Order: sequence, then structure tokens, then C-alpha cells
Amino acid sequence: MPVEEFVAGWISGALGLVLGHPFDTVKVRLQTQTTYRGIFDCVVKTYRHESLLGFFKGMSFPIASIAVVNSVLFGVYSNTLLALTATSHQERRAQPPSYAHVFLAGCTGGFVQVYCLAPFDLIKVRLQNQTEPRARPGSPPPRYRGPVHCAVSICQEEGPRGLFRGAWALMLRDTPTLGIYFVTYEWLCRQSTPEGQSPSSASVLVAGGFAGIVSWAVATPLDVIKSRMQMAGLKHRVYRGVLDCMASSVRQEGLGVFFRGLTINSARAFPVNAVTFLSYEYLLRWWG
Ligand SMILES: C[N+](C)(C)CCCC[C@H](N)C(=O)O
Repeated sequence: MPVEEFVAGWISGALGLVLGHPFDTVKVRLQTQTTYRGIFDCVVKTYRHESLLGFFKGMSFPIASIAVVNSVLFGVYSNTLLALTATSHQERRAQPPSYAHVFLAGCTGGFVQVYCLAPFDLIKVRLQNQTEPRARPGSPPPRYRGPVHCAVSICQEEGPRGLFRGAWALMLRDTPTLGIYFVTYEWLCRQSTPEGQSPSSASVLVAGGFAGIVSWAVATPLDVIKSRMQMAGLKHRVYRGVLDCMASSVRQEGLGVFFRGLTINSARAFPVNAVTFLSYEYLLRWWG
């Protein structure tokens, strides 16, 4: 099983992540709190109360976890394609796989990575939602002091299963949308590249960026539900499941609730995924 794909997935995921984390913090806050009037208001308030550091809350942990998650995603994707089409990454430009195979491999990668992503993502969301400014002497400490403390507290208060709250919604969000992600990427690369050749850096950047936007646009409704389920319990709101969370969110806030964070998700998705795919392709070419 070629391991380069796993390593390339890890490094490229980490690079993309740092670039996108401030967007991600604003998104999570807009999706789960009702105190902000919009993106601009959230950015200004976060900066005022918490300084620039506020945007990078909860990042150290995703950086470590993206090592696992992105490497599983890209590793499983590429190795599934290898099993389906009997072509390695290097051979795929000369013998392009069908879109059905790309979709299937993407869904498989998405499905498998959910098991690693679920606990990391839940901890990230909980830490990002702590809006207290940095600890000042005398002020009450935030509920979670950091990722490890957060994980331990959840295990103690809610049991280890607490770490997997919202995992169903995450699976429903990621399995089809990661299929769409890789199909969009492949399609755009092929549109802008003469047959049999490797895509240029510009093509990879644009195709990766749009793959991110398209897949996030489709994923946003379930992303909202996922984040809410991960926060539930803490805010005395309890949902019986994915459908119950959807129904009660729509009842209280209207259909628009499914599009919360769509703009910011798209704005984040372009640079993050452009850089992720560019570094992934380059690393594999170097090692090729
Ligand atoms: C499938 N879904 C849209 C949820 C994610 C696809 C992009 C994944 C990338 N690591 C990112 O954070 O943007």
C-alpha cells in the first residue's frame, strides 16, 4: 500500500488548516451562537474581546489531528482508486479513472476519516465556542482549559461516547460530499489540462479551491446540524437525533438556519483547499 499518499495528505492538510482556522472560528460562532449580527460583527467582537489570538483558539489540536484525518482521507482515497482501477497516482494522468470510480473512492475516504475526525472536531467546536477573553487574575477560568482537559472532562461528564456526539451528522455530511470534492477537483483539472499531461500549478490551485467551495456548499446544512449536536447538552438543549435537531432548528429559526456559515465556509474553503491540493500534488511529484 503506497504510504506517500498518507504523508502528503498529512502535510498538505496541516498547511491548509492554519490558513483557514480564523475563518473556521468565525463560522462555528455564527452557527452556534445568536449574539452576532453577521460575519463582520463577529470578527470585530472577537478581535475586541479576545485580540487576534481569539481567531486561533482551538488550533493546536486540529493541527495535530489533521495529521491523522487528512492522511486517512487522501491515503484511503488514493488506495481505493488503486484497488478500483489498478493505476497508481503517477499513472493516473495517462489513464484517467472514471468519475464514478473517483466518486466512490472519495466517499470511501470520507466515510473512513469520520471515525478519526469526530472526537477531534467535537473538541475543536467546544473550544472555539468559549468566548471568554484570555484568563485575567480574578476572572473565572473557562470551562475547558485546553484540548486535553476538554477531552478528559467530556469523558468524565458524558462518558467516552460523549466524544462522538454528532458523529452521525458528520458521517452524513462527509461521505457524499467528499465524493463530490474529488470529482470536482478531477473534473476541473481535466478541463484545463491537455490530455495525458499533469495539471499546472494554477490549474491545481483553482480546481482545489473550487472543489472546496462546491463540497462545502453542499455540506453546510449538515454542518450546522453537526455543530449543534456537538454543542448540545452544554446549552441545556437536547436533541433526540439528527432529524430532531433539524426539525427543532427549523421550527425556531426558519429554513435559513441551514445556510448559516455558508459565506464564511466558502471564503475559507478556497484558500484552504487550493493549498491542500497544490502541496499534495507537489509532494507526490517530488517523491514520484
Ligand atoms: C466534505 N467537506 C466539505 C465537509 C470537507 C471537504 C474539505 C476538507 C478540507 N480539509 C477543509 O477543511 O476544507
